[in-house]
Amino acid sequence: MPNPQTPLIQADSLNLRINDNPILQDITLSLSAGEIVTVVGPNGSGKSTLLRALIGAMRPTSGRITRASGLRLGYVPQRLHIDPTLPLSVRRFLNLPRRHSRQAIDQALEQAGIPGRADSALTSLSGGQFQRALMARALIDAPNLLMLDEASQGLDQAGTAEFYRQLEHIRDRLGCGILLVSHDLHVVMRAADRVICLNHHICCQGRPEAVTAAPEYRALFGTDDDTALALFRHNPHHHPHDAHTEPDHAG
Ligand SMILES: Nc1ncnc2c1ncn2[C@@H]1O[C@H](COP(=O)(O)OP(=O)(O)OP(=O)(O)O)[C@@H](O)[C@H]1O
Repeated sequence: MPNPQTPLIQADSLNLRINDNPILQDITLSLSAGEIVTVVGPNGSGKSTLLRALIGAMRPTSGRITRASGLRLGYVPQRLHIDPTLPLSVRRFLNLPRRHSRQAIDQALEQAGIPGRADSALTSLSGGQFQRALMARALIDAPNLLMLDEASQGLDQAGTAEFYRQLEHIRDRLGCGILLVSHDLHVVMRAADRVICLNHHICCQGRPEAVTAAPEYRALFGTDDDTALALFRHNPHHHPHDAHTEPDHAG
């Protein structure tokens, strides 16, 4: 179990180039147990690349990533192509690469919001249900750090709201840190303790209401976020990270 005093994961001065293009520039961030942190940014701004670098699937060109010892990482990718002719049940999918007890599988499916679907064919699931099966797979080892890349895509509005409520339950139950990429600014405002605005480098970060007021954020997303802010203000939940009330203007 990682020491609760130390961050679960920390990136220091991370740079990552692909084909000589600078995709991530000088990224420094950390995430602690119990935090929900959302990465927002325009298409192609490096959000997925950042998550892949943090899980160790892509090698940074320079900089350092420090993971807490004993870190159990769950990752929900943006998309995963499964050959529709592959006869794979949800249970078998969750048993890859190693087997889990019936009880662990049932519990993960319930937490992910698709209870009782263990024996369904994976290809029979709708897009939103498939996304939840990916979530169940990430939850099955009770991660202390959960990373989700656009995991609410394919969910309808009610499904998205429910999905974010579930994230909060998961955080509260497992005490894990959650890092997610999302385009859905409305729900981001509700669920995140901290928002990181990425456009290859970190433009600004801080509490949601502080970031949405930051000129760097407004330059990227415009100012049409009043509804999102109103939603956020009408649904306050506890924010244990008061140190982050002001955005860090990082360039
Ligand atoms: N394997 C790769 N090979 C070549 N270019 C890549 C690769 N992975 C990412 N890129 C490039 O890096 C840039 C950032 O991509 P990334 O997927 O991280 O962006 P993103 O912010 O997640 O975008 P979106 O919001 O559209 O999902 C893009 O220009 C993309 O083309």
